[in-house]
Amino acid sequence: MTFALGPRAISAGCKLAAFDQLGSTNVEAMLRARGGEGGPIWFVTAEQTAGRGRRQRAWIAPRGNLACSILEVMDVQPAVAATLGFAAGLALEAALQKVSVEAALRLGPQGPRYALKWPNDVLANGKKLSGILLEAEAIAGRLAVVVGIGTNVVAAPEGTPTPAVSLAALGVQIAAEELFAALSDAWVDFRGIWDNGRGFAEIRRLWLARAAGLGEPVAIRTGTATLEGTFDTIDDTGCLIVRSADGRRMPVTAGEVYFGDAASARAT
Ligand SMILES: O=C(O)CCCC[C@@H]1SC[C@@H]2NC(=O)N[C@@H]21
Repeated sequence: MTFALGPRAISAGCKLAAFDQLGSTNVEAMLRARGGEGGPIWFVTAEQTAGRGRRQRAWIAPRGNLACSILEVMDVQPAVAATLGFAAGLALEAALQKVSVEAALRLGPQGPRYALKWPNDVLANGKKLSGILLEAEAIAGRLAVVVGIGTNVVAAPEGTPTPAVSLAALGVQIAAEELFAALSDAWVDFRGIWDNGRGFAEIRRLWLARAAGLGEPVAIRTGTATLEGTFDTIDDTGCLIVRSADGRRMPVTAGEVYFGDAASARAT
C-alpha cells in the first residue's frame, strides 16, 4: 500500500510521487531532477529505509513517520537557495500547529510547543521532532533544489545527539498523511513569501519570531572546534550570529547547536 493520501491531499501547482517504500526521498528526487524533471514535485513514502540526515548522518524513519521531499528547479545562486530551508521550517511549523489544534485544546499548557532551531530543525517542548535536509545540484544550467523533511510522527530515535520526541509521545494522535497534507498547503504559502530569495527578509522575521534559544547561551560545534557565546540573531544570508563575551559578532555558516547553561558541556 502506498502513502494513503485523501482526494485533496496536495496543493494545486505541485505534482506528487507517492511510494510504499523508498531508500531516500531526497535521493529519488535528485535522480528525477537529473532525468529532466522540472518540479515542483513532492516525493513521499510510507517507509524510508536509507534516510539521509545532515552531517552525513542516517535518518531513521520507521513506517508511520513522515518522510518527504519537495523538488524545486530554479535560477538562483546556491547561497540563496540555502535560505529556502528557513521557509521550509516555517511551513512545517505552520502545518504542525494546524494538526495539533485538538491536542493543544485538550492538553492546555502540557500540550506541544513548537520552536525552530537553527538551521533547519523543528523542536517540540525542547526536543527534536523534525529535521530538514537541503541538497542542491546544477543541472542543465539551472539549480535543482531538494528539500527533504522528516518528522517523528509515531516514533522517535533514541541516543541521538539532541534528544528526540514524537508527536504521539506529545499526545498528538495524527497520521503522517494528515501532516503531509497540511505541509504541502503551507509550503505553497511560504515558498511564495520566499519568492526566489527576494522575500528572505520577511522569512527571516517570521523565523526569528519562532526561534529557539534566541538571546541565550549557545555552543556550536563545527568539526573539531566549539564556538561559545550568546545566540544574537540570524543575518540576511541565514548565518547564525554568535555574540562573544567580549562583544564580538561571529557569523556561523554550519555546525551543531547546543543551547542553555549546559551548552558548552554538551558540545564537548
Ligand atoms: O539531519 C537532519 O536533521 C535532517 C534530516 C532530514 C530527513 C529527511 S526524511 C525525508 C528526506 N529524505 C532523506 O533521506 N532525508 C530527508
